[in-house]
Amino acid sequence: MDNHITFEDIVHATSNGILVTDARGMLLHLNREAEKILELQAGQHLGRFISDVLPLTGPQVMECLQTGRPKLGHQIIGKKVDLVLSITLIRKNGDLLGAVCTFQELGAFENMAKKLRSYKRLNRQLETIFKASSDGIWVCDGRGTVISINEASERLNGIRAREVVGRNVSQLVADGLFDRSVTLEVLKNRGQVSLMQYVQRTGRYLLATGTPAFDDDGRIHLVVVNERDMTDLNAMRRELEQSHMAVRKMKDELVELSMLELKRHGIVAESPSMQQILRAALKLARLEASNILILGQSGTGKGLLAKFIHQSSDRARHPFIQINCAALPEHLLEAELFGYERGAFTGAREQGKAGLFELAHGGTLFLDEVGDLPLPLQAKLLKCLDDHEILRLGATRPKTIDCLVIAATNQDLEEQVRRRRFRQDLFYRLNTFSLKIPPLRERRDDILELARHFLSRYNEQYDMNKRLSGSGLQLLLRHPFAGNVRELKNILKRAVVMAEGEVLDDFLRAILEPAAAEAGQAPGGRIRLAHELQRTERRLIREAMARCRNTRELAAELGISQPTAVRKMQRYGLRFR
Ligand SMILES: Nc1ncnc2c1ncn2[C@@H]1O[C@H](COP(=O)(O)OP(=O)(O)OP(=O)(O)O)[C@@H](O)[C@H]1O
Repeated sequence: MDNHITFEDIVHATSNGILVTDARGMLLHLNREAEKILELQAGQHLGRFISDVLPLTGPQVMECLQTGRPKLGHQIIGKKVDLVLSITLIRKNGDLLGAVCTFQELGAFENMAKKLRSYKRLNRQLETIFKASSDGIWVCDGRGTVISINEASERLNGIRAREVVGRNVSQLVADGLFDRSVTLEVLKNRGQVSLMQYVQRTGRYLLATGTPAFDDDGRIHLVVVNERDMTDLNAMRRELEQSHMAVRKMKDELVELSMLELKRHGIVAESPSMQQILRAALKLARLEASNILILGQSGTGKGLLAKFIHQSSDRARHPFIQINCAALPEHLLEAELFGYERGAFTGAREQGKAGLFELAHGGTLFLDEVGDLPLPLQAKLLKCLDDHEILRLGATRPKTIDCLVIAATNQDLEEQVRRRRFRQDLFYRLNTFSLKIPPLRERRDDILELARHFLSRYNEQYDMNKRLSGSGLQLLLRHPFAGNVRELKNILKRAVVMAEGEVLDDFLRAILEPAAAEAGQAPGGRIRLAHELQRTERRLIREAMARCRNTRELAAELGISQPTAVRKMQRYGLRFR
């Protein structure tokens, strides 16, 4: 069998109809597609005059033969079929030998034309996007050779397309155009890569993202790189940082201003240590910390500081709620703090009760003597600090809370943690922001100013004109002030109210020297009985404290109320270790 492809095979296999005539217009050939489109049998029509066989196409062919001019893309609307045809002439040695007519059904032709039109449109759109993009776009082939770049890339990189098209990106890196190439990374990793490029010529930082396109065999055939100019963004970030710094500076200046306003809050802070603490407190107030711990001996001003933080914060318009955790038995304290639903326990109010956390909504809850909080309540407190939610007693659905929690204690909480009386996790939670107020005897600068402050306050309050001379002030400066500011305040109040004469020195000597005697100095002769009674009371309380763990037990031991026990301890500057 002959398997050679002949010219005739090719003519029959083509998808266009083909017919051939001689110079007179006699049909010589029809290929299979022509038979199909025209619904003719070649065998019956070869040798016939073309216009007899094809009344519409024939005259067109004849016209070409007569004029000697071809016809391209001519349309014929027939009875059975619409055609688009092209007629060309066969010449040999200068003689016209015949005509070839190739044709297609108009429908198929139009489809192709339509496709072509939509390709053209798509192409135009892509070209517009490519040109109009303010991001730079590079297209490289699978070996990293640049195929095209857009105008934005020319601008961002300070180059012309003709300088780079046809070159490999590794050469461009070697030339120092940019410090590294994302295209090479894409080819290495076979996936999308983003990196920052520094462009030498323009001094710009570009965020380049390269994306590979794969062919059917899984080979990268294109890499498209998008370049975004980050130089301006970086400048904007710098500006933002600068304005942040300005805001910080302004805040610091505000802190200084507020320091000047301390007097308005009735706070005395002459000593550097106290000023430092108040500055830190102001910062915490402005920072909107969610909880703060204040440490310091009894009477050092923890409550005052807590209120100052509240008043200096954005929460100032909302409530400041205070509770002494040592003053209530556990179940009452729990109900106070968290509230309860109706019928939560016997004796519960009919309508239930909101807890202090709820009442402090938007404001501040000050937990004084937090070191005395019973362990089960410590666990509950920790949970509500963590979750910002509380569960009323007897309730099933938690309530969201929003308040600054300031806790204070005069106890050594770390020691309490070691003795397992205070939860370590709660300690760490509270201790994130802590302020430690030193005892008054360690900040002597404050003693004189506080004395002036209280003196003028009580003079005004009791309409008096009492004063201290140098020796009175010396007495105060030497006094140990175990009860800290509270003790100083009480002493001056008593002095203003009780002392005879305008100068308070003698009165002060009378009440301060017994304390000095306890500290090893000789007592004076007056008010001896009162002094002895106080000494005995202090000793008894100290002895009882040695047998107790907290103020509740102490109150029971001494047969007095817990608040009285707390007050007396404060008066004598005593505290549990
Ligand atoms: N720096 C200060 N300036 C003016 N008054 C002060 C100062 N520090 C404390 N006080 C006054 O001293 C008294 C005791 O202060 P405060 O009650 O705040 O102390 P505390 O440390 O909370 O005591 P406790 O631990 O016993 O509760 C208050 O009347 C308070 O106004």
